[in-house]
Amino acid sequence: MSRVRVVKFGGSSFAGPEHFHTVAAHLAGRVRDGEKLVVVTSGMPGATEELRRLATELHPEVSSPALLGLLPLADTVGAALLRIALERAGLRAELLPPHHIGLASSPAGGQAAALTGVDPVYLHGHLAAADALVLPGGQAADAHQRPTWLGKNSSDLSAVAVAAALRLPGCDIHSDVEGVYDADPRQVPAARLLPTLAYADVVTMARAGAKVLHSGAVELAARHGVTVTCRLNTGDFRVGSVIGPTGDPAYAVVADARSVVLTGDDPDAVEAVLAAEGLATLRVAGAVVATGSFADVPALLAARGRTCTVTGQKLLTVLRAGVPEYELVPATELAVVARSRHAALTTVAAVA
Ligand SMILES: Nc1ncnc2c1ncn2[C@@H]1O[C@H](COP(=O)(O)OP(=O)(O)O)[C@@H](O)[C@H]1O
Ligand SMILES: N[C@@H](CC(=O)OP(=O)(O)O)C(=O)O
Repeated sequence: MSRVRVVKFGGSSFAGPEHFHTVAAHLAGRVRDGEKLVVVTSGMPGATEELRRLATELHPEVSSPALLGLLPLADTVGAALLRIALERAGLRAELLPPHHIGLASSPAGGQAAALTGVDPVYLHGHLAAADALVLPGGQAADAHQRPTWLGKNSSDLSAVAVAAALRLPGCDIHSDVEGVYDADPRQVPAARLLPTLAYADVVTMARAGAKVLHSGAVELAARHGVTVTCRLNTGDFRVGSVIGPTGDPAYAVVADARSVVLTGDDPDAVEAVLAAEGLATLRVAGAVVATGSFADVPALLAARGRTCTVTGQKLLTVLRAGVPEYELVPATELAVVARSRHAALTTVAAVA
């Protein structure tokens, strides 16, 4: 009998059409080796944001429900293209629409939906006749079977949720880096790979704005004991990091270039507006910090009647043995400060 494995390929896996074949060839090899696959797929890089751009070009005050109906289509296209590449690679592949994935969410409405449960019955049914099920990440259905979107970067969440529902011990999350480093390797060239990490430390890094994994996905993995294996999305598809209940003590720097630091309005009210849009926030030195942001945060707040000042600072977090320390750094100095904090950390970690 085949072993079932959930594998996720993020947008960075599909930088061009040929990458669909690269991924399909890898997956075909795994099927030949005896695996049955549930493949969670994101859209091509930038595809979601390109849809957002088009929508706001058509209508600058586009409503949230209208926008949320459009954005998930990027992931549908990614999944449909991968299904085609898998078919060409000789696999029996099936593409699942949102209401056949089994992910249940809060009602479709003006904000990103919350995952409320997972019913594995469809997955078991479809798996019987397929080598690979392909499903678009971040998509669910509400109690009325209306399609919903689980928010930015939520493909990781889909992968973990599906693995938990199928009662699997783990899932593979593939990206353009083989694993979690002690700093973003694109910002800090001396960053080092962390081979084993505890769930809690990755959640802290993700909440501080590290782009590599979705914080809710790691929280869900912790609740269900799903081991998350981070792997490369090309070449030898090697394993870089394994995230589980325990790991090496985490010493790391997270410099969130996408963070938005806000002052000047009622912080509780500002956080409530941002939370309703699925944006994560932290409170640092009296300011509200939206981490890993994608939306036009000041415009969003203005539309909800809040007036804030954007300070021009960015959030920098240093983890020492998993304990975070937050500081606000001028945006122009973020990369330099990140490298210097990382260098100091490397010395401490070597001594510890
Ligand atoms: N601590 C970190 N370790 C590894 N990668 C990181 C880290 N922090 C940020 N990143 C960035 O995360 C990127 C991968 O995330 P993302 O672009 O969302 O990939 P995907 O599209 O595959 O989900 C990497 O290219 C890297 O620049
Ligand atoms: N549509 C999602 C897809 C996603 O989760 O992306 P990735 O897996 O590349 O982080 C987004 O852009 O937010």
